[in-house]
Amino acid sequence: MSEPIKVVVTGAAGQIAYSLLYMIAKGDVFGPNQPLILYLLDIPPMMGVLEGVVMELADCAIPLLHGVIPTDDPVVAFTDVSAAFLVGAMPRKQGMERKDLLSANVKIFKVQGEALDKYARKDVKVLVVGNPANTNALICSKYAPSIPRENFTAMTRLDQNRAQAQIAAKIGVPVGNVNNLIIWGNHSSTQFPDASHAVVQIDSKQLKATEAVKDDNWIRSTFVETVQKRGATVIAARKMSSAMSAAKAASDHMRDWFLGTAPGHFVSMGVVSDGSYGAPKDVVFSFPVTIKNGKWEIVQGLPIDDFATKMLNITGKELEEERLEAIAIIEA
Ligand SMILES: NC(=O)c1ccc[n+]([C@@H]2O[C@H](COP(=O)([O-])OP(=O)(O)OC[C@H]3O[C@@H](n4cnc5c(N)ncnc54)[C@H](O)[C@@H]3O)[C@@H](O)[C@H]2O)c1
Ligand SMILES: O=C(O)C[C@H](O)C(=O)O
Repeated sequence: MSEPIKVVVTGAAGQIAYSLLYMIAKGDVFGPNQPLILYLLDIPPMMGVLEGVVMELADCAIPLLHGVIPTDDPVVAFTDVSAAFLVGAMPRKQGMERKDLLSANVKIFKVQGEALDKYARKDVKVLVVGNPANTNALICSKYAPSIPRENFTAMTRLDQNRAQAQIAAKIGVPVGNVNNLIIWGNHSSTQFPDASHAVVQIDSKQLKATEAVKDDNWIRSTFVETVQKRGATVIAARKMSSAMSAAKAASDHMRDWFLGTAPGHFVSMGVVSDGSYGAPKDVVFSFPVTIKNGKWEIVQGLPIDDFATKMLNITGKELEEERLEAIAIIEA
């Protein structure tokens, strides 16, 4: 068995962390042979609640979990970490868009970027979950200049998982039979869930998802809107934002980043844009990626039709606007 790695989860007393910590601790992310020490960061008023989470983790008796350190000090939380799940941030309430959270949340990611820069390993892999995730990830990377930009990512895996589930239900196959769904752009209601490159396994044959669905109108309207609005629909039903599914998506994202994607499969991640597919540069834009040896690469050469071009432009423009707003908030 290898040496334990240090993993930090921020917002550790919150609702996503409550599901996520167990998934990480039992090996879902770093594999069944990788022991770890969990650093749990939250704000001072939450330290009492966090003590309860620490007790529950101990009571889970998980052999891979070699230590749990609760703290309200970013220096303690970020020192020498290999993986950072940045969850801690305010969630939106019914009627809000995620970008309405910028003023409440973006400064958290400036401070945590600075702390990562000073204290984390230079190869730390950072996943931003706290909303608005793409722009928070961009700001975090800007304040951590000594860490490569490709080490900062934002979570659109929940949208990908939602899209896979919608297509699987429409065709009537298990969700594991659907692959290569793409989420382009922002984790917001402008995202473009794209089924045109997806594949589906039916009776040992692989088909294009569009051929299996046989309803282009549904794919361009109902499917897209359902995925774009799923977060709001969950909030309307639960009166709280998604947590179990968000934790599962965070676990999927980091597992694929550490352990790699399967041959022929790609996944969606928000990464600092290099301008691929006409996306604006210097925003965190969700692209299809493949991952090998801990490095992601944007899948190139996918055909993009007029409808997709229009959708990519809309979400790219929103990310440029968010970037301006975030910088104005930080500099105010
Ligand atoms: N990207 C996605 O797909 C996705 C999905 C679901 C939720 N989210 C977002 O994740 C975030 C967390 O959601 P939640 O439901 O767990 O919220 P929550 O309110 O249950 O928990 C958030 C926790 O973060 C803590 N926190 C606040 N500021 C902090 C700081 N500076 N440092 C450390 N901890 C801090 C809070 O004290 C709280 O314990 C929200 O912004 C939510 O919108 C994103
Ligand atoms: O919708 C939200 O505000 C929470 C999260 O981003 C989600 O997609 O469920």
